[in-house]
Amino acid sequence: MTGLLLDQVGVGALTGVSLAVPAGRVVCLSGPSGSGKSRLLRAVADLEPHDGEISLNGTSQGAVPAHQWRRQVVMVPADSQWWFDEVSAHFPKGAGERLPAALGFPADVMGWSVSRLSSGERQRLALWRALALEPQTLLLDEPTANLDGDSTLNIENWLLDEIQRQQIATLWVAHDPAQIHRVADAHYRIRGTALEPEHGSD
Ligand SMILES: Nc1ncnc2c1ncn2[C@@H]1O[C@H](COP(=O)(O)OP(=O)(O)OP(=O)(O)O)[C@@H](O)[C@H]1O
Repeated sequence: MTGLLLDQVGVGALTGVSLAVPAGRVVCLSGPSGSGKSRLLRAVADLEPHDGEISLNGTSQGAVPAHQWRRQVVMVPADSQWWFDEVSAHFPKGAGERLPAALGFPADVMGWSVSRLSSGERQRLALWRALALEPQTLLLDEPTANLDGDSTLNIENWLLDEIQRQQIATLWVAHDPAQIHRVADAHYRIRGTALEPEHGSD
């Protein structure tokens, strides 16, 4: 299969997590606060030790140096990290000319300082930064948590278009059942220490 495969993965209290995310598809993860959703994403990004097997397009995570793995498997954490003073320093040269309208920024956003960004602005820019890397897998941790309703719908549609266009296998942590219904090709929920498929209720 082309895409991401988890086979009997265990991290923290979670055990026996097996699922497949085909290229161009979205698999949503939900579960109570503290149940292990972010840790599971971090394990997929090779940022946490874990049991079991994770592979991308047939290549095992263990066979690839972590920095190389993370060029293909890009995580957007709930709280994005910024290293430089100016927004533009985090993007490839010329990225400002390709500013997606769906992000809702004026043309001069590349010249903004990171310190002035609101949490929602950070979140939208972090998503664009991740997509600009043209990853094969995207790990999204509540990507619209800081956005209002209209902005959420715009960003969802833009993400879904890009996921299709770039054929990205996407794991998307979400809480809102309506969002899961709109974006997910499949939905799994953490119950206790296990990840269980949700059928029909999402
Ligand atoms: N490095 C770590 N070592 C030990 N325990 C950890 C570590 N990181 C997180 N935890 C714990 O693991 C559990 C799962 O954390 P995680 O961040 O994955 O939860 P979550 O499902 O994403 O929650 P939320 O919806 O609140 O973001 C929590 O109890 C957390 O305190």
